[in-house]
Amino acid sequence: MSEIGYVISSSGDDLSFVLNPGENVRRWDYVSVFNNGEIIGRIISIESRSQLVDLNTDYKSMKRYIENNINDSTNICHVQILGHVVNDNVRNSREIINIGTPVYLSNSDTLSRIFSFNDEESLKIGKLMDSNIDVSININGLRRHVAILAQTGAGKSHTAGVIIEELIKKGVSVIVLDPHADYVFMKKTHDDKIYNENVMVFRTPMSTGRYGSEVGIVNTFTIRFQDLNQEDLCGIMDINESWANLTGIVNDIFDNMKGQHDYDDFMETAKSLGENYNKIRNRLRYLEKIKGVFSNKSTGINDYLSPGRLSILDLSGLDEYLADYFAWRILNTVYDAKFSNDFKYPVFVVVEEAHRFVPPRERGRTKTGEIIKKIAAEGRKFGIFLIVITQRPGKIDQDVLSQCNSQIILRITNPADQNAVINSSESITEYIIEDLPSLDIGEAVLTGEFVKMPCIVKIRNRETRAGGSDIDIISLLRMARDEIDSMNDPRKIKERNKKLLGDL
Ligand SMILES: Nc1ncnc2c1ncn2[C@@H]1O[C@H](COP(=O)(O)OP(=O)(O)OP(=O)(O)O)[C@@H](O)[C@H]1O
Repeated sequence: MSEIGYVISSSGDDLSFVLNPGENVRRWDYVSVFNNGEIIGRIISIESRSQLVDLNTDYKSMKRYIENNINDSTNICHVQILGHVVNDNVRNSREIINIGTPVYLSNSDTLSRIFSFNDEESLKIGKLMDSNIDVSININGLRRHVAILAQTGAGKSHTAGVIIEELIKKGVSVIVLDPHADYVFMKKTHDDKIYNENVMVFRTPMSTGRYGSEVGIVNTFTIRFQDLNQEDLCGIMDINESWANLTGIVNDIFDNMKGQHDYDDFMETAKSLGENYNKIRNRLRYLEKIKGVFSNKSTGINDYLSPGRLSILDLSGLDEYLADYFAWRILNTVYDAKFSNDFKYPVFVVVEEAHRFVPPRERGRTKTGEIIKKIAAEGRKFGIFLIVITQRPGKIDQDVLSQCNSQIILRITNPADQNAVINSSESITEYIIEDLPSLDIGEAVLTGEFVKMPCIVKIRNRETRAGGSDIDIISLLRMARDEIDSMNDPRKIKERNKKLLGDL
């Protein structure tokens, strides 16, 4: 370990040291001091000071100093103390650090041990920024849920995909609510091989995501009309519990059905209700529009929940009521299975675009939001955990966000979103927020229960194929220009005319 400076001031939570002029450090480097063992911290800012030069120095004086090789600048590094290193863990430190204590760059072996866990516990997600040190997160640390927060395009779904890959390697059951069909390609590797036979895509008859055999077998998630009760049907038709009038009419229809209790029976019975039919007509028209979701079989829990299975529910293109109903139906069934211990093993629920499913109270309630809140509050007792993903941290129910005790935060430049992030958890400090705008795509701050101390990580490459990446405008424009050239090519024009008119 080489000494890089001396402490010149310290308080309980931070210290400053003067840097040896021959040394070079960067923000987020880890440094150590020794007092009753190793105390580790990270450089949060570096300041250059000079007795001769200040903001009033004019150009001529500065030029003279440079020409005469006069340089009295000193670099002062400000460090956030993270804790005492004890058995490869980081514990709160209560030691006083004396002025003059030597400061060292932390040893990379020590960092490697701090950022790793034993194999059974560890999910390998990337490398410590600007280094070759592997960073893992602790699967036990996910018990109190995870939030993945970032602005659009920063790498949220890429990161979630990496965590899902690691989870299914460990035998975890994962359910993904996928509003844009971004995860449906996870059955395959980049070179089109099967990644894992236990990856299943469920598509509702009304999903609009465009993909074909490249995702493997696609299962249709359907509902048997006879399996629905009044409450389910009101949910599908977006009839709020508080609209007693309309819920009463749905009950009436149910009570008067005399046939098969199927969709046709329901509609026929509704028509026979006279005045009430007119009152509920709009909602029935909606039901008619989406009748494709009904089939003679309901997709059951055994189809989408089994050990090590990744089930992706493609909700692309569905309107908000229908997406809400399908998502609720699955989560509610899974929650019941966990609550009653019918399914013993841990389940992770990945909620993409979480602000759509669980908006803040003042923006209205969704059925899925209610069950997500329940999982956030109590899921850990029954072994059901959340990975909540959003680019709008201020537009999601704040209770759910604050129940997430681990955070993965990628690039965020918008001050309102930064504020929402800082309010969401005590482990997120001003220092972390300051770093967010300068992160590149795929670089993330990890903080909270699943790591021993905060760090910035370059998230590793995906083993599975990703969807939803930005379109490649340049290559599409190249194709467009080729098409224009071919339209104007006299030989091609002749060929086309010949095809059209034959040999005249
Ligand atoms: N760690 C990474 N390594 C390599 N490429 C990455 C990484 N993270 C993200 N990318 C790439 O950056 C692009 C955007 O990533 P991604 O789709 O995950 O962002 P997002 O935050 O989910 O965006 P959106 O909000 O639009 O869904 C993708 O092309 C993805 O492959």
